Amino acid sequence: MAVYGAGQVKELTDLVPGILGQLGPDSLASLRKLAAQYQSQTAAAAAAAAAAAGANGAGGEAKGAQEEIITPEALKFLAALHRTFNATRLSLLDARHAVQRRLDSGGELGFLPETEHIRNDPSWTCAPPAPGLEDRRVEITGPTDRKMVVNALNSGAKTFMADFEDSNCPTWANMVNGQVNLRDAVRHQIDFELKGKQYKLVEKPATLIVRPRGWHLDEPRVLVDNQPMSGSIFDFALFFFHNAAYLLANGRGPYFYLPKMEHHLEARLWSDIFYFGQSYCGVPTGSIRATVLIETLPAAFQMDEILWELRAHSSGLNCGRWDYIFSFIKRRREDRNAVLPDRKDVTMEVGFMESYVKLLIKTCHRRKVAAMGGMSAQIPIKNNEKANEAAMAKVRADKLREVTAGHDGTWIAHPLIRKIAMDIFDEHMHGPNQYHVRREEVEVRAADLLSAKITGGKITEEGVRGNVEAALSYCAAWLSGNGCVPINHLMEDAATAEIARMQLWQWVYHGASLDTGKTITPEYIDAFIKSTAPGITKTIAGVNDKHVEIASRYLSEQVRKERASEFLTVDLMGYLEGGNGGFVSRRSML
Ligand SMILES: CC(=O)SCCNC(=O)CCNC(=O)[C@H](O)C(C)(C)COP(=O)(O)OP(=O)(O)OC[C@H]1O[C@@H](n2cnc3c(N)ncnc32)[C@H](O)[C@@H]1OP(=O)(O)O
Ligand SMILES: O=CC(=O)O
Repeated sequence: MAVYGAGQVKELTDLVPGILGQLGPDSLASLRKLAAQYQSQTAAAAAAAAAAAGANGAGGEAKGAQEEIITPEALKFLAALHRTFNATRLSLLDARHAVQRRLDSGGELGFLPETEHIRNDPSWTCAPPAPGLEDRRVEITGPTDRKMVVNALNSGAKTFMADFEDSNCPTWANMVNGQVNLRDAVRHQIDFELKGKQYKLVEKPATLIVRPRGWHLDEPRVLVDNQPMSGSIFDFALFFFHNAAYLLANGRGPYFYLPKMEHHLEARLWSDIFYFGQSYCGVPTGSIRATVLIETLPAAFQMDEILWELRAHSSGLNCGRWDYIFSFIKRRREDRNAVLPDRKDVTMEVGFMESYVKLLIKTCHRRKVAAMGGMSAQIPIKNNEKANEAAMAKVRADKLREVTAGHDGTWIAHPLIRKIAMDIFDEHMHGPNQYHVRREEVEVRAADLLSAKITGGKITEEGVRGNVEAALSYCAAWLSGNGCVPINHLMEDAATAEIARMQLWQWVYHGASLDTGKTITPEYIDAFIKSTAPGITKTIAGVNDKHVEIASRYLSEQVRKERASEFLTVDLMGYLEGGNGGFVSRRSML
């Protein structure tokens, strides 16, 4: 069996000629020079850059408060970032193909020999915690609509991760209004009234952290030089441009969560963008903090390397468990040994998930940054006390597992879960973090991260039906503009829905059988699609028959494909306003 790894860094660096070398005086100076060149463009050039970076929402130009976000100066910054970094982004995305091809032909993931010196050097650490990030025991997450932003910031959680990724559907309105809402929240000018209820920001809200979209997503409504710009750069840059200086002047800073990376050179690209952005906007170098979600299988082998690349701006790593499971299945699509049982059986206690948690905690604490836990999918269940208590008991057990493992904080999906998580972390974590829990005894081998053995796990009819309900209902909701919904009393977002979609594909592709012996076929799945579809418009507000029809066709096609798509969000983007109708980007198919 071929092992990929040897020579990989060199090869990727060759594939990605735009990427700057390891941080050093030369690369820093060249970034600063570039930033200064773009910054010193005349007003006429700014207007031209703004025209080149034409922003076109569904309803045409940005309107009202949106115009205060999509300004000529902000567009000039977007254009400068695009021109400097987009080619590198595209090359890095292409490099993911090369990795996938090797895995498809029997290669295995492993720790990179080229970067062993980084992993084995105990002497380096990352940036110190920035103001507002010293204690992150409970972090609430959620999309950026105005009401949820106020509720999250007021929830009593230590931080709020405002999400442009998994829990957000990237309509133009959601993307730009989200930026308006965050700008207003930063300035404490967000109070409003809705249906007779006052939404008023508390004096000391949670610290704001922003999650831009992943590298794979374009922002198709903003073209620079006739190319769609990166969704990641769009989200990062608008937030940074409008808020970094204000935040720093008011005792906070520009803080980010970085999703879905697959290689440490992708982290280096973020690092380059941070240096460039700080220089361009005249913000002190090192003001940014970024926590990276380790939520792809390749990235789990490069935790130290990712921290190393971002060390001047790093605030830790997070166990993005749902995307991680999705990636585990997707990247090992040809591997029969990676066939997993029902989604509910893939818990944090199974071997490969436990190994990933241990490695993340050990790595972060060695480098003196936060090792953040993740999200339990259970949310409060209304009008059923017994079911609610059972769901909350699961959340409690999950948070207890995290704090005793050594995590420095955790995620919650809903304000009503804050107290449960806070009480457990308060009881078991006495200081602001647990960096002293070193876990040096932990030895995680590649085989530990790759073993899909799950004792007692089964594929059941209930598991198939549950996956169809989650994937289908979620896609329909997403098409209606909503990126996060409760389905069967669980929080479903892009990451959890992707597990459902990918498992259905995996089971069909590998001819897996149910515990009853029945083989899972596309026709068997179609029957569940048919029985689930009619109920969706009744259970999820805003979803119409057209959304359900597109989602049904999509899922039915996916389970018949030789290769399932890379991301449902890329596939379905063409159906959102401003998209071009069902178009599948070239990067959707690896
Ligand atoms: C895998 C990952 O990437 S995890 C990270 C991404 N996922 C998330 O962030 C999940 C965010 N959570 C949510 O979107 C929601 O909690 C849902 C969709 C799961 C459930 O939402 P709802 O059914 O509306 O919840 P519910 O009706 O109980 O809400 C009650 C109140 O709490 C508010 N609320 C619920 N969740 C949140 C949240 N995460 N942040 C802020 N406010 C929230 C609602 O806005 C509502 O406010 P109101 O009383 O002022 O109207
Ligand atoms: O983004 C978080 C995850 O669990 O996936």
